[in-house]
Amino acid sequence: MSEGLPPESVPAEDLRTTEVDLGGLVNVLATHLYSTPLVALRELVQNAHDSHTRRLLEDPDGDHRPLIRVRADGARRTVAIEDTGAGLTEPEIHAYLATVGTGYTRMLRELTGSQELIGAFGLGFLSAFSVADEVTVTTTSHREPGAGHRYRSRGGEQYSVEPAAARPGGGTVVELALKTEHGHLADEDALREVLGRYCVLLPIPVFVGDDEQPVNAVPVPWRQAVGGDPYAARMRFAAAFGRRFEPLTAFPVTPVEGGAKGGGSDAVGLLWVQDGATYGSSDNRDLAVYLRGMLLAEDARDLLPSWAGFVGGVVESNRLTPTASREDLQRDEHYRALQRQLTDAVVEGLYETARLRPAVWRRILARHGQDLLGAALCDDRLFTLLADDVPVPTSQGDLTAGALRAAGGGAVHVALGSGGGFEEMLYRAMQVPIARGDRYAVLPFLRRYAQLRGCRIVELGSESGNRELFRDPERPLPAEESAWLAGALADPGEQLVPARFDPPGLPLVLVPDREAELKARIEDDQADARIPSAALRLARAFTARTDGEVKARLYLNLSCPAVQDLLTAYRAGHTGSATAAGLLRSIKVVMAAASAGGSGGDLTTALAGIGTAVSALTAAVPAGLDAVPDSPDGLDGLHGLDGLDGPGGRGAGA
Ligand SMILES: Nc1ncnc2c1ncn2[C@@H]1O[C@H](COP(=O)(O)OP(=O)(O)OP(=O)(O)O)[C@@H](O)[C@H]1O
Repeated sequence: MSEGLPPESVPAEDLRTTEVDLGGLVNVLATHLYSTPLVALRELVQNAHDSHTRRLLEDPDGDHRPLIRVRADGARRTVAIEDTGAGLTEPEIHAYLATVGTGYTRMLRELTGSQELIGAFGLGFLSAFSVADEVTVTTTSHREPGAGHRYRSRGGEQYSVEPAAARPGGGTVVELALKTEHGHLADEDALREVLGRYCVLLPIPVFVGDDEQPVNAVPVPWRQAVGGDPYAARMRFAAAFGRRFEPLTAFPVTPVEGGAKGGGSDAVGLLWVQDGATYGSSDNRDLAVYLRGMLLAEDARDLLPSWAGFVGGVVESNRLTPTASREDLQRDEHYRALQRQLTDAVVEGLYETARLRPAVWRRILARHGQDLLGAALCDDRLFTLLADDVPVPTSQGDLTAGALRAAGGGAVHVALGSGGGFEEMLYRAMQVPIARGDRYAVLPFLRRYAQLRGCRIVELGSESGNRELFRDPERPLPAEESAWLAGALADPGEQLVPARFDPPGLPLVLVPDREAELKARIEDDQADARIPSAALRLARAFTARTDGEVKARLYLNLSCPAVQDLLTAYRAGHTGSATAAGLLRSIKVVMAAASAGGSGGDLTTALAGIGTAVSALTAAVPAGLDAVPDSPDGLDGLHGLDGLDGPGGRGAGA
């Protein structure tokens, strides 16, 4: 059935003609083709614009002054679109305005090759019926200046044409008697806002009401040579257009030579970085696309790279193909070429900002750091630009990867969990900043950074990260000493692990076993209520393999002078060793409490002070003296001392 030919096998007398229910069709087109009633305004302004172009083409030497004026009458609930364009003769009204699917505009474009004309489908006028109960078109053709005609229709299916007073100078007024539900459109302030966006690139001035300033008065920076600083002109345009966010900077989109397949694109325009903090992957991309000066797609965000959640802009291109509703674009090769062009424009714009406007660049980094971390992972050029500049959230506030590395002694430290573990506390004690690996893009960014810059990355919470932290002792402790230490320091469920770690001032650290924690949570009776049963069965099958006996590992720092003194005292049979061990056990408990509530105070100083106390205590008691009390004054109040004298005291004699 292609090209309207009947199938050859069917005899001509059996062929029937398809009936068209015009009323139904008009209703569908008018009600369902467009996503918002505002589209009707756009279509009618566009027709007015085309009519001016037509007049200029047909009468290039005339003294015609192009102008479009849109008026609203709230009391009468009407909106009228006036133009001083070509107008229509009566036969043209029947042939073009009142014939669905046929317009004069397309024919004129094909005839003249004019790129100025916008209309193509012969459908746009129908949209008037989506907002209006009745549409009246009063028109005078510039070719028949004395004859006026009035077209009237309710619903678009049937219409009448009657003589009317000729419009002086020629042109057309389309008046919409709005449906009740669209009555709010009869408001000139609302019209200024909508038309300011729709018509910003139209070359013909568009006025609202009796305004003397057209809504499209802001100079378009890529069109005309605007006087003064071009950057200031770009910023003015961006500020006028980007209603939701102030622009931080603006950069141009310039055409790329060549055909679409080779990456060529005719698009020109402006992109800007929006103010307004974006968090994580929040997407505030905002791109308006214009075709021959008319807004075609208001939210064409997919043309911008997905990582550019902070970018807004306006582009115009004559190569893009609109859909029939002219609210969206065909995803063709020109569309894809424009996507590539815009990605390059954002990257180049950011480079230019970093180079030429360092203060603005700092604001962008501070405002959009999170998004930029992700962006750097998506585009190698951006990684190069941002690797050393972009702020990474850490336990000591935002730091660049370079600063993180320098403070970490050449390694970048990143916590895998949401933070607060003992591993993390250990690094805090060493004043090493830890990047927040639970935040958007932080971990992959740092992995990439470490790989490309050839530096170490320590991932806290992973097995390798913990191994990095807790090194094996130079010599294993004798089993008997280990047993004494375990008895003196570890609580039930804690496994003592002799190790070496930094800082040397820290005698011991308790690291909860994450799997045991999970097991406890899953085996809790309450879990049935929280977790779907299938998932729970799976999870329990998994945690059944974890014995759950070891709830935490207690790493004892054999590099710590206090621990070394303790062991020396124990080996020498020093009775104070039990007291000293009790002090260490107390420290463990205090640290556990501090860690649960977040770290407070100067931990390093506190730890050093306790270490000194232990050393002093053990040194003050001469070796071999059994008569020293197990709980000397000042230590009674320490948590965890009860019952600790046994192993130490007995061990001392062994
Ligand atoms: N204000 C006007 N002045 C003069 N002619 C007009 C005006 N409005 C509409 N017309 C005529 O009516 C025809 C049909 O208009 P309509 O808006 O339905 O389609 P179009 O503009 O040709 O194409 P599209 O559907 O792409 O907008 C136009 O081609 C034009 O010839």
